[in-house]
Amino acid sequence: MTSQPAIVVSDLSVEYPARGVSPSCVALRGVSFRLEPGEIIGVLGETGSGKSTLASVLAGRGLPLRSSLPGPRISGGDATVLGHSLRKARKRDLAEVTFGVGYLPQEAASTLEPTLSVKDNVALPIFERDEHYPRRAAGERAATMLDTVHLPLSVLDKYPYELSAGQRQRVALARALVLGPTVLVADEPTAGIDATVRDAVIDLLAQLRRLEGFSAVIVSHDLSVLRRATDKAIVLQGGRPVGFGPIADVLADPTHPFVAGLAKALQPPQRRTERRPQRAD
Ligand SMILES: Nc1ncnc2c1ncn2[C@@H]1O[C@H](COP(=O)(O)OP(=O)(O)OP(=O)(O)O)[C@@H](O)[C@H]1O
Repeated sequence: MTSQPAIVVSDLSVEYPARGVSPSCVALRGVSFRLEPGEIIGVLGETGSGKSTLASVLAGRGLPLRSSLPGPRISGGDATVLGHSLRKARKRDLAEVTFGVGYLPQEAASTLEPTLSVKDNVALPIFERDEHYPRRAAGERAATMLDTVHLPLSVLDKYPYELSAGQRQRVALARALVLGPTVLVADEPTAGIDATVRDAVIDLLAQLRRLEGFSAVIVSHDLSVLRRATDKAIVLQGGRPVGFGPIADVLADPTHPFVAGLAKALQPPQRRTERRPQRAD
């Protein structure tokens, strides 16, 4: 087993350069953390705090290879993912990062290809890497992945529009896991799905946690996800880290109003309504 950390983020700053009339935007400032094999970190913070930028950069998906292309730039520090520096990454490094890191983007269900069957959607990352990969083997792999995300094989030949939102989310998760990644980056994996499917997705994430050496970065403000599927958490505000530590500690000692709001939701109702005896004077 390797003892190399899955991810090392050191003083990372990320900026979206100015484009046309839009000014440049610093999305992350001085973010540092380390993710060991087997660990799962939750990323939380209010809207616009840089969570999705962090997720896509760590997944090797955001960064353009040429400065003329759109996308965020590492403007300070670095992130090393599976041993590859993202700041110095060349095409080959990014190919290895995207092979080793499964990515479930925000609103993943809507990123499925509408003209492809479920089977072809799940197998897409395989053919993006090797267009000559045997179709039968890819189909078998897609079927295995559907089983992993607890979907019946009857959906293999269906199209995304024929599925419920929750089923589509699980197909997207199957696609993110089809190459057998050692790291999963999931951006709001339970957003927009109903409560029963949400529990199934959380169960899946919790199961992945038990796989030896599997690590993940999960952006979420869903307390069940944070409590059941993460070990530690980082809190972002305006791109800066404002909280970090074991998930229980972050939620128990919130220094940021966003986390305070989440933590309050954790308290049992009787504690929130509890009144201390008042002095009569
Ligand atoms: N493609 C882009 N070009 C320019 N600026 C961007 C781009 N994407 C995001 N930003 C800016 O970067 C900052 C961080 O955005 P990001 O989407 O990472 O935050 P977030 O915490 O994920 O927000 P949300 O919870 O709403 O998804 C914001 O100020 C946002 O406006």
